[in-house]
Amino acid sequence: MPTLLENRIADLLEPYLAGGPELAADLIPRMSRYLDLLMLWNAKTNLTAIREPAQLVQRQLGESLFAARFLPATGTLLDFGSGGGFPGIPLQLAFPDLRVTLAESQGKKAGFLREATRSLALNAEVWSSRVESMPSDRSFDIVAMRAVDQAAAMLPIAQERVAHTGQLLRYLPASEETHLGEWDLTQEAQVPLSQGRIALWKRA
Ligand SMILES: C[S@@+](CC[C@H](N)C(=O)[O-])C[C@H]1O[C@@H](n2cnc3c(N)ncnc32)[C@H](O)[C@@H]1O
Repeated sequence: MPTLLENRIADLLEPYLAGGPELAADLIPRMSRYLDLLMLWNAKTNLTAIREPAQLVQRQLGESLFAARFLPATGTLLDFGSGGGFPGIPLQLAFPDLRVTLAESQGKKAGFLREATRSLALNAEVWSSRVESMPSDRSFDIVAMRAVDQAAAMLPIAQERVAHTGQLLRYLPASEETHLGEWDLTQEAQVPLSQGRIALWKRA
């Protein structure tokens, strides 16, 4: 038995998808398999503190997918500090032609990401080390950061990885400033059912 029926997953995701672009036709069945995998691994490895399946769908999968409305469906995306794959895996499932790099420095979480990449046949690679140790010439069309500790210290490292014409995507608490020196804010939106926001910037 799957953790949740596909109809229930679709209902839970609806607020995050409403008004957004057309996404992969097989998104919901593949999300269902991803949810099953998360539940299995979360029982033995601390991938996310959220353990209740409906909340996991809303808070992690839905919030990740909400960003799809502001992103290109192709190109490259770096998920900086991916943890259990948020937002990189839902966005890859939504956009099959988006090539995603899941960067995660904790070995057990990186092990989960490798297993998810293999068993969901994702168009993705796992960088199982710190982003700082990537070859210096690697850059991405989108660099996404969600719930990464020491955000102030990590931000310049993320900015360095944004391609010249690329964009930085961040999930922000309600109180956080969006001013980023020498970068222009291109999008900002309240995340449904949350106090948080997402914001995108490009170089000025
Ligand atoms: C709190 S978790 C959040 C995970 C996920 N993005 C989410 O929204 O649930 C932050 C993750 O970022 C990873 N991390 C922090 N700094 C990193 C770095 N410089 N390079 C790679 N991973 C990093 C940590 O190991 C941790 O698993």
